[in-house]
Amino acid sequence: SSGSSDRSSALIPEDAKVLVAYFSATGNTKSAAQMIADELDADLFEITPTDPYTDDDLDWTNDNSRVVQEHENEDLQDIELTTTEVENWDSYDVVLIGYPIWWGDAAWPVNNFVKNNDFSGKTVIPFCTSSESGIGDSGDHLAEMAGTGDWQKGHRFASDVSEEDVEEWIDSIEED
Ligand SMILES: Cc1cc2nc3c(=O)[nH]c(=O)nc-3n(C[C@H](O)[C@H](O)[C@H](O)COP(=O)(O)O)c2cc1C
Repeated sequence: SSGSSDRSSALIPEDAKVLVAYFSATGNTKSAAQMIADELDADLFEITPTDPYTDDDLDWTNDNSRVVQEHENEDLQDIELTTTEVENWDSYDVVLIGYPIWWGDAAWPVNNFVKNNDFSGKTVIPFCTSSESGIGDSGDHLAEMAGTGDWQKGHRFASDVSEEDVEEWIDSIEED
């Protein structure tokens, strides 16, 4: 194997303090986040809208549903969260941010979490789940909203993300 060159590309040093922050509407991203946090011995933070999304809210086939209305009107994507404050925020070296893909981009409930935190001095690694889309430019869009932090290339998992999928990815970004 290529040995030291693999290690030098690792984004997460062994002694780093890691936070996994995520939004999940139907549990897939939550499942990925939990497995990632287990693998990395990281803390978990769930990004929760004050007004949670119901199944009806998420019906993208219904023009009158909440997500379709929000998708069609950017002003409606300013989603109030129960909190954006993470305990001991300053202590984290690395923040992973997880979200579902909605219409090819990051689900907008993560936006206010990203906008309201200062990522200065932190490595930020996006991840997503989707039924078929790639992660696309969603990480770049979030990096622009944040304006701070050393944002890295993100990773997309399938909706039915497995422990093997997570392990394989973590192996590629964690120091041995
Ligand atoms: C409103 C909405 C829009 C979606 N748009 C896409 C999409 O553009 N591409 C895709 O592959 N999957 C799309 N999906 C599927 C979700 O990305 C996928 O089910 C994801 O795993 C859901 O994560 P969650 O369970 O954490 O909410 C969409 C789902 C919803 C509810």
